[in-house]
Amino acid sequence: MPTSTCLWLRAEGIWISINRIPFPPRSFKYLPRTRVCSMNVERILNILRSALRPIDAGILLSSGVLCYLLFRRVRSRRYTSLRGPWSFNLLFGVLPKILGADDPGDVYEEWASRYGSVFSVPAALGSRRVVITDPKTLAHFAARETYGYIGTPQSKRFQEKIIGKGLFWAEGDSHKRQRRALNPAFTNAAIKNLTSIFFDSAYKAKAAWDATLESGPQEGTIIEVQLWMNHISLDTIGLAGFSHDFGTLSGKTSTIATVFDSLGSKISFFDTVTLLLSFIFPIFARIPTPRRMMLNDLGKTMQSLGDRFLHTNTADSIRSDTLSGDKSVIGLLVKSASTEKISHDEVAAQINVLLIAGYETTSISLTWALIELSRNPDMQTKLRNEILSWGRDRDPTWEELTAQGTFLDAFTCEILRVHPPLPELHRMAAEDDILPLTEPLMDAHGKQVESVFVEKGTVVTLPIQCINRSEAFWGPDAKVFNPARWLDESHGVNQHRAQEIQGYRHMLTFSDGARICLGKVFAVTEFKAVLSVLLRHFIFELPRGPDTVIGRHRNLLPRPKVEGEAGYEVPLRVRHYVGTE
Ligand code: HEM
Repeated sequence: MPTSTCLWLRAEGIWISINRIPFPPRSFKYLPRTRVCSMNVERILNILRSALRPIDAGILLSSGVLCYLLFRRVRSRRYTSLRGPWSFNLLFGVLPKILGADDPGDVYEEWASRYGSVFSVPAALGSRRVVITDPKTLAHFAARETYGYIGTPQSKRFQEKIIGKGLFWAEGDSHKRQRRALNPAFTNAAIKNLTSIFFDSAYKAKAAWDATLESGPQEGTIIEVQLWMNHISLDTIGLAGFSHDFGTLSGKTSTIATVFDSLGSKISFFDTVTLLLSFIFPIFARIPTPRRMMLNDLGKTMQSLGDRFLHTNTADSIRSDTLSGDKSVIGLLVKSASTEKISHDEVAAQINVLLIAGYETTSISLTWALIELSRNPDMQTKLRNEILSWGRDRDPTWEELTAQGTFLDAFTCEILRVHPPLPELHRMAAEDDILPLTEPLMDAHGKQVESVFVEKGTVVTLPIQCINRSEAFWGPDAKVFNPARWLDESHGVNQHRAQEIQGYRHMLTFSDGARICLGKVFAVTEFKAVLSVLLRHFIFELPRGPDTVIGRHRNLLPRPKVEGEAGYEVPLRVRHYVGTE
């Protein structure tokens, strides 16, 4: 490229050549480098837009990507070269295959059987990720969470900007301190105190459905249940999490719910390209694309919620008599904030953490529960009968809700195993590491290795859905929805390799190790409480029959949907249970 037509700008450590600007520009000689560096991003982009011809942009990008790939190839020679699938899609790697699959877990499982329990897959822009399915590797990974394995730079940027520097963002000692401060709000005693909120939410939905059913036909009315599970989940996390009533069960619209939903809209080409480029050139993450603007809106809405909560509930007021009854998660956190040295901003960030962690996850699990009950009418009757046997006109006690060995508990575990709301998690190695293996595996050069040497910066994937439903861990009927496996001492869970996984009840649905879901007892108790109310009063059916195809809709997390319906709708026929069926 003739130097007379280039200007080199240094932005975030990367030299960018801008065509058609004479070089050396007379003014450049006198322009201190800092000034060039501090040009704001939008100006740089405007210059780029006006100065770059598409062909120059193409050449520039391909050279950048090529240099990056060569650099990585040379550096990675020291590390274990793992086997794995190939992809000719240089931009996205195997991502389209995983996102497009009916069951992404199956895809990983097939690769694990072909390439070994630890393998590598092509990821964005020619990079590779390491996927782990060996129980010894999984335990090692869990033990090193937040110190040896941390969030990727992209997830960190997202978390810092949208959620704040709360528990999701924190690593190492900071994570330990924040988690210690939140722990008192998630003990069994604290969750027991919140149970009435879980029941109240379910009763509000019941009241609204009673009104709809009264004016409808006797054989039942079609209700879009996923929307209602969203309402139950959002209002519950608002009240139990930070004493805020979103009021969606009483018909209010919530900006939070609207923004969460809009995030599920199709990602534009522009969004995708800038996201991919940001993996190599972080400056691209600052371009205000439509999706990024939407995320910013979400961040602002959550920030204002946090500010409002902290404005009305200062530590002093919570300790005082007037608010000492605040048993919400953040209420308890504020009480312990001074002992654990939690800052105002960190408390505000935890409100966002609760919303992100507790809203969609619980709603998705409850929706899957209603779908499975509609697909399996006998199971529905069995579960209803058990709940009714505890008392026709009363809610289950804390002991009944938390007991193991009940059908309600078995059903809950099976929903969590077969339909984990987070299908996979990604972390980055903070330093070079050696992954132990249960059994040696063959590397890409055909050599047997006893362990896997991974390079600092390697992205490691925990394929939750794959492991939860893998035949290697759960036996030949791993894919079948069968709650009985949790009750069968001789052929059930106890007999399989799943025992080698710790997690929650040998599942990875709530992850594992230092980052295992803090709200797991909250989530499981809410799930059981809501189902116990709904099943005592209603019967659920799929209008087109139990074999209706259920697809997936990509929101922030993948949601179930009845195939052929708009968005992520799950319309079920709902009728009153009158005590004879
Ligand atoms: C079925 C429902 C739920 C599922 C499947 C679920 C799953 C998970 C998973 C997989 C993680 C690890 C995320 C990561 O490492 O990136 C996590 C973290 C977390 N979850 Fe949940 N969750 C659920 C409900 C909840 C609820 C209701 C709350 C709060 C009331 C909650 C609070 C948290 C918190 C605070 C963390 C962060 C833990 C940490 O980083 O130390 N979760 N959850």
